Amino acid sequence: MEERGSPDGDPARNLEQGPEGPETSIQVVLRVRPMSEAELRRGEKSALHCSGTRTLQVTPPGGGPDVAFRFGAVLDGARTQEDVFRACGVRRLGELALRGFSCTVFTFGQTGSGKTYTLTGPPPQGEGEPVPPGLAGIMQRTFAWLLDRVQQLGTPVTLRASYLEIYNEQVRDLLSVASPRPLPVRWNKTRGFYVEQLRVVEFGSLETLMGLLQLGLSRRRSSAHTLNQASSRSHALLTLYISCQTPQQMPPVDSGAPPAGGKLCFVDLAGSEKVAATGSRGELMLEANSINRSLLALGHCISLLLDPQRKQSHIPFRDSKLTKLLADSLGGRGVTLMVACVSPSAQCLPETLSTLRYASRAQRVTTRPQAPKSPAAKQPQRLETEMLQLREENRRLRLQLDQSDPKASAQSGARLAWAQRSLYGMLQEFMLENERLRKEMSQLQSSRDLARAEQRVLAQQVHELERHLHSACYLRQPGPGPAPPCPCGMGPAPLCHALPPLCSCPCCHLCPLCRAPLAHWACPQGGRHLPQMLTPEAPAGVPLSGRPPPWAPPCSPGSAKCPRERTHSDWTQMRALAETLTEEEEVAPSAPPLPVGPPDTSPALRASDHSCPRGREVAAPPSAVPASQRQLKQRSPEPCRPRAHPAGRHPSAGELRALSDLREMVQPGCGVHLPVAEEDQGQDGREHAGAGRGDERDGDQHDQHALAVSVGPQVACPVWPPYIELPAASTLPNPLCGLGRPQAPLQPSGAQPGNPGGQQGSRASSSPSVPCCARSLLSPTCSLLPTPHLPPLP
Ligand SMILES: Nc1ncnc2c1ncn2[C@@H]1O[C@H](COP(=O)(O)OP(=O)(O)OP(=O)(O)O)[C@@H](O)[C@H]1O
Repeated sequence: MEERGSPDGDPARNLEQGPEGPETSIQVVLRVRPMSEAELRRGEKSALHCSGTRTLQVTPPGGGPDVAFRFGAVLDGARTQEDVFRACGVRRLGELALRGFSCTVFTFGQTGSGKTYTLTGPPPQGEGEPVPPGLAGIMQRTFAWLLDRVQQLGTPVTLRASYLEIYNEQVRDLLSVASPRPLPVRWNKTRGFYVEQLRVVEFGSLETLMGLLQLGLSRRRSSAHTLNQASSRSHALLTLYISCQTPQQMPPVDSGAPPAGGKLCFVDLAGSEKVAATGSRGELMLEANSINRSLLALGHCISLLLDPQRKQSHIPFRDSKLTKLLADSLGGRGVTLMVACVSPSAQCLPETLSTLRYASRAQRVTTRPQAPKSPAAKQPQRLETEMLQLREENRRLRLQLDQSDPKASAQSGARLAWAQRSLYGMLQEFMLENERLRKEMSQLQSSRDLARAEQRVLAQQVHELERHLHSACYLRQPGPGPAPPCPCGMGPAPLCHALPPLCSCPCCHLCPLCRAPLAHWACPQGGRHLPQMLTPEAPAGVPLSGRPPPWAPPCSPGSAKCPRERTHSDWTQMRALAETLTEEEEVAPSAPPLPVGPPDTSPALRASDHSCPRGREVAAPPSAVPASQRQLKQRSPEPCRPRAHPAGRHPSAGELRALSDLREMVQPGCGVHLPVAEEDQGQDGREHAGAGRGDERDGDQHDQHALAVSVGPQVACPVWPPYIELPAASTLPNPLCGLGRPQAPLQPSGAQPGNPGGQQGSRASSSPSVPCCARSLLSPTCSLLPTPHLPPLP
């Protein structure tokens, strides 16, 4: 019979293509044993028919179409042991093992199907009696071939052998010196799964090897059951380790380390069995269960190995000792040959079909055999070794370089470390300082806001206090007596001296109207206050905000309140109010305005056309005062009120309040309010004219003295100096307007001759007032500046 290893031909030829050659399928050979005598006696029919050398047809006993199975080789019952050995191509596997490949031959099938018979021949007929050579199985024939082959090679080849069985999931060493005992199965990266402390026996002759085989077979567990009188109850693995190295090159052999090189493994699996069919009881049933479980695990792994994708993932080889030890043969780098054994009896057809399906799946499992390390194959390893050497040399040179200049290296390292620490420290310091500054800035901003709010409140309080203080100072100003009227005959004259427009005169301490000495507080350096108020330039380098207001009393040197700070807004508001106030034309007099005089009227008199409220209060000469003006003496002084706004509207309540406040400020001491005529409020000039006509009719019955006398005391400024009366028949020019001048020196009214009591009525009768020019009547309400060319007092 032609020797065939696989359907694809010689497996060894394919594997010799290279160490990383294509995947190789598991070789499967089907052997059908002949009908046993027992089966023939029971009349059982054969259900299997071999069709050619590679196809098996299964004929169901109940009828139906045949089922064909195709394997690498199909051997019927007529094939001898030699035919099987040749058909399986075991010698080719032996050649691969000699070249370093790992090869496995194992048999599987139903119990009693002839597995043991195929591998080792019929069971020994007696103790120590060898198997007849014609009935020898694959193992004996391989042993003989291998030893002959080794002798033919002429090179030293070391042969070792181990023999174990897996009985009830326990590995037992069949070649152990002592009685077999369970051995552990280990795994490492280089060896994969291996049996620890497994005895590996070196042999050099076929007899020795045959003796080891007989020893193992004799120790292997077997029992008799219905289907097999010598049924194996364990899986047996005999491994030949083949090494072509010289003895000098071979590593020392210890008890646990197998020799390197190829190997050839023979696996005699225990047969699957149905407990009901075999009638196993007790221990047999336990053995059958263990056998079936391990075979089931093996079949599961084979099924998983069929899927290329799942093959790269996890394969449960650890499920049993059998799959662990066959892992390398099934899914690793080995070359595997499977011999499926079946019974031809139709009574065993279910188990036979199961074996056929099992074998069909197995022959689709592929492995990638790993070639032995050839010189070409060792090239990557050599390069890897060289790379490692270069790395080591590089490391050594670096170390030498550092050692050659340790100080410089140390300094460089120290500088680098210092720089890193310094930079890191600086960064930390900057971050901390930045954080601190942020907090401080936030606190300062909060403090600034609080201070501003407090400043506003304090400024308001100071302002109010100043107003009250000034009022109190004026009221409590120690004076010589009751407030006299204006010495220039303008008895009801308000505090024109204190008003900024009237305080710009160079007299400084003299009333700009009457040239009378002013109280120190009444016109304190008026010539300096006014420019300060009206001009932003600061004389003498005094800041604008640092100067006292023009109405403020003179501060004592060294007083903390003297350089009172004023904000720009205060001055701006004050200036605006002052300008509003000085727009005297906007303030309506309490009496009708003086009529326009004749064409020859002096300009001074025409100046009275201005609506100065005091124009009517001045004792003007009859020729200069219209008759209608005389009626004014009968009128009680009425407070002024603003005229209509230039823009054609009446001032608002806020403006009125602001104006009143400013008046209060500019006249803080005297308490005289600017007259505001209620009846004229909001009226046009016609009503004033009508009133004026009425006054004119009544004014014919009064003289100018009566006018002055009656009007003066009512509006006398309470803070003026003692009353100074001007002589009526004055021949001297008036110091203010030059129209007249008192013959006698100015004297207080109380000391005037002929009027010791200082009665105003006597003054009115004895010394008519000198008609003062209307310009001299300028008041805060008319905003007319005093006459700059007033002649000085004698
Ligand atoms: N090809 C064959 N030619 C002649 N007899 C055979 C053949 N195969 C098997 N037998 C006989 O069949 C019987 C059972 O064989 P064997 O013990 O090898 O079966 P097995 O599969 O190993 O069974 P088990 O699994 O129980 O160990 C044996 O008596 C054996 O001699």
